[in-house]
Amino acid sequence: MTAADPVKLMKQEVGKAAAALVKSGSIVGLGTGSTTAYTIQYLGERLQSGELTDIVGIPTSFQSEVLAKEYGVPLTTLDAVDHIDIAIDGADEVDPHKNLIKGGGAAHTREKVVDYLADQFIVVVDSGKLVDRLGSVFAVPVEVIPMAITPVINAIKQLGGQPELRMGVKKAGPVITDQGNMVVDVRFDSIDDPVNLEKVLNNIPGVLENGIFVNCADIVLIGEVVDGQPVVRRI
Ligand SMILES: O=C(CO)[C@H](O)[C@H](O)COP(=O)(O)O
Repeated sequence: MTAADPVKLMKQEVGKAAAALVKSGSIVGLGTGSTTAYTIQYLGERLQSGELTDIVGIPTSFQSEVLAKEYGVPLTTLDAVDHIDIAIDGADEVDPHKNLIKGGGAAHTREKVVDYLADQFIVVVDSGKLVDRLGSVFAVPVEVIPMAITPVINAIKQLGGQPELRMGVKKAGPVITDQGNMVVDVRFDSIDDPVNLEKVLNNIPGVLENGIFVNCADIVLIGEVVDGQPVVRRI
């Protein structure tokens, strides 16, 4: 018998814990990634059991839209609502100030729109995503319109970043986002001021959005394995 994958267990538990926080009647931002996939699944199960009623989801990607349809979570759009009660989304890095790097799934542009609009934004991660300083492990994803890819890459190099065009897996050529753009992953030796770097990157003509999320997460739920058992800690 093979042992259960601990990272999968942590993602499952934390995804489920976040889904349990959603109240009936809520408008819910549905994040993207393997952790929020469990959130969407458990929201669907709570709806099916009748424990949860009358929620609508706002997807942050084609992936979350497909999952919501699969698990029976009704969907709406930002044109049809005047607020979002709660958004639940994953992250690639979380620092001690609850600042984030997102965009591992190339969905950070729509995620930023939805997560920042929500009255309450809950981040769901496994403990491997915690860092002392943003950029320690993960590069900063930057979504760029295709005609501007060369000048944007040059501008990023001028800032001291090391840009790399994200390439597809099982697809020749670059990753194309849900908006039809490309993603440049940028490594920085050290991100001392994420608030400023977010603004500087977004100020380069041709950049649509970058994956630094500052001052927006209300709660971070962290999945951990303690004595072989998955547990959820909250900061
Ligand atoms: O930002 C994201 C997608 O753009 C994801 O939320 C992030 O990459 C975390 O994904 P996972 O839950 O699969 O680890």
